[in-house]
Amino acid sequence: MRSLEALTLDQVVDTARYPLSELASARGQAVVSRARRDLLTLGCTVLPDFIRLSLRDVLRQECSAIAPRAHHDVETVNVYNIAVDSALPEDHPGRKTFERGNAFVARDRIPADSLISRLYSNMVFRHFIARCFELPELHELADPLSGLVLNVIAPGMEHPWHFDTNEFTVSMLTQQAQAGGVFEYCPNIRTAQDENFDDVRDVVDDRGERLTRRLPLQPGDLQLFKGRYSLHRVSPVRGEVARHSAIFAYSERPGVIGSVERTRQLFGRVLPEHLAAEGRAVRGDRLLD
Ligand SMILES: O=C(O)CCC(=O)C(=O)O
Ligand SMILES: [Fe+2]
Repeated sequence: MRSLEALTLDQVVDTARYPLSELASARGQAVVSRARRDLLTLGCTVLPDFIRLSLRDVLRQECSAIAPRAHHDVETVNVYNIAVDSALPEDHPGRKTFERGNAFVARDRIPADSLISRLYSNMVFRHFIARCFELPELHELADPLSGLVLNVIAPGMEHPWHFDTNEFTVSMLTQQAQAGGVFEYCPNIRTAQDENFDDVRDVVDDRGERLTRRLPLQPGDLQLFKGRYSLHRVSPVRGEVARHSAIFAYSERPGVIGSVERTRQLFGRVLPEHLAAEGRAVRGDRLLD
């Protein structure tokens, strides 16, 4: 007998190709080992057509219906997400600034019965993600806004080059741009020991072609990414249609809530949970970039 949760997952995910509840099977093992190998070598793996093809349009429509709920606030940033006015040496790549023009729909504005919400909260899915990242366990964020977000990049906007503060990100394109809006990344351009400023400078100054890979993503593809060492961006969106992607944020320990300052920046508001957590010791890292 399959559990109700597994059945729901079966309806959403192509479980013939990705048998999430049978990871010990030959197919399950192959899926996990391919993801691990990609993550080890490139810091990135894509699981094509993860969502059943018959639901691709539902996925797109559900997310495009809530996109108008995004908080828009263009922010001036650099690749390290440190203060742009910090006193950096003349040739430091952190001196190059970009306009971060993407906007986020917060979790409390995403219907609980939408495909992306059901996937985010599904235990079997979460366990599968943990296995791919070789982590013992993952938790949903306790943060009522940033656990699950829809990242909306309107025509003319971009999500510029950056490193993530988080070790790993799980995301899913739900709507493609007509042109541009491509996920680009430079695998392992830095390590914990070496910032490799020379190559990072080449990339931000548009001389990094040799270091850059592009992902030809389709709506419903699942992307696992380790963005701490791989510089990445979504290139400027062209044409008439916004690019949408769902970002599933998980943490290794329970109870993670974003800081008041960062939450206000990302969503334009905070909730009582953020204010309460600010005073306590358990508090998350920065959650989205
Ligand atoms: O929307 C995407 O595909 C990329 C998002 C990203 O890089 C981030 O949120 O840190
Ligand atoms: Fe990122």
